[in-house]
Amino acid sequence: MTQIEFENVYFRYNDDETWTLKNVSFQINKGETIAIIGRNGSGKSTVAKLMNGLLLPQSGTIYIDGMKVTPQTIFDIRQKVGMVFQNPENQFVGTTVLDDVAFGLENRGIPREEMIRRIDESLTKVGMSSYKQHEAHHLSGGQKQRVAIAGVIAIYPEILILDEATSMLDPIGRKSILETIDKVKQENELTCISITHDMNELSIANRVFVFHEGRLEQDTTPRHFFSSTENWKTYGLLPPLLTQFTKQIGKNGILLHTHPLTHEELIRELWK
Ligand SMILES: Nc1ncnc2c1ncn2[C@@H]1O[C@H](COP(=O)(O)OP(=O)(O)OP(=O)(O)O)[C@@H](O)[C@H]1O
Repeated sequence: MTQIEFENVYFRYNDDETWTLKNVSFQINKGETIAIIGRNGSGKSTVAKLMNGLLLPQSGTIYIDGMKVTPQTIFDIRQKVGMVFQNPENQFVGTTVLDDVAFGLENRGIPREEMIRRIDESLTKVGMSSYKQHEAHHLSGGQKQRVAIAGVIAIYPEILILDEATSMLDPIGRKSILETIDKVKQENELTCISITHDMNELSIANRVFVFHEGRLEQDTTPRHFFSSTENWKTYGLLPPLLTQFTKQIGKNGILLHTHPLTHEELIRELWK
């Protein structure tokens, strides 16, 4: 079932400027995981903000669960869409970690007991349950990102948008948060959109959207994207170690049947 649809969307921040997004069209089904990549300024965050009605297109149409995004439907749409930005500083509303996670739940009228259960559950999931009474502003960047993610998981969104939301986490912390999100996704058939510059994150997506100068230039699979050398050059990206290794052994005559996305896949391919 199509859950998010962009139909010939054009957007610009100011009337006298060129289009930030040009004729963007795509459909995302319920339960899909999409990685959005592209150079700085290519329009990724703008797409995310259009998905939850923070911005409205000047031309074209956006549908969420079949509902057209308009000023009249924004409230209903935001109930479904949870969004975490790169800079958690701008998202904190409560003084303590607990207040902060409670905010989204209070806004949705969740009863007190259920609220307490969800706060505990989501803070435990992101490894921050012992920080409930801490002042949010005194946390480290990575801890703030964890709390921001907890705040969004707690509202049980149908669509989760992560805009470079794990960029401040240490590598082990990031892996663990991504695994947590993956678990939440499977439990709730969550649709997940992840804007990222971390090429390793692509492997957990089922589709990759590549934005370039405001256009959706590719809607492809991670495996297809990884296997094209041209992609890395065109979009100024650094291939992950796994891709570099696969390319290097290929030059030495070891050609794999499929491009591996994980270390486990690489080992399996090598055994073959
Ligand atoms: N509030 C704003 N007012 C005016 N122009 C903006 C605003 N926000 C973004 N832009 C411009 O829109 C374009 C796309 O920005 P956007 O933030 O969507 O890019 P991005 O792909 O998410 O970049 P990054 O990887 O750096 O986060 C850029 O040229 C940017 O300067």
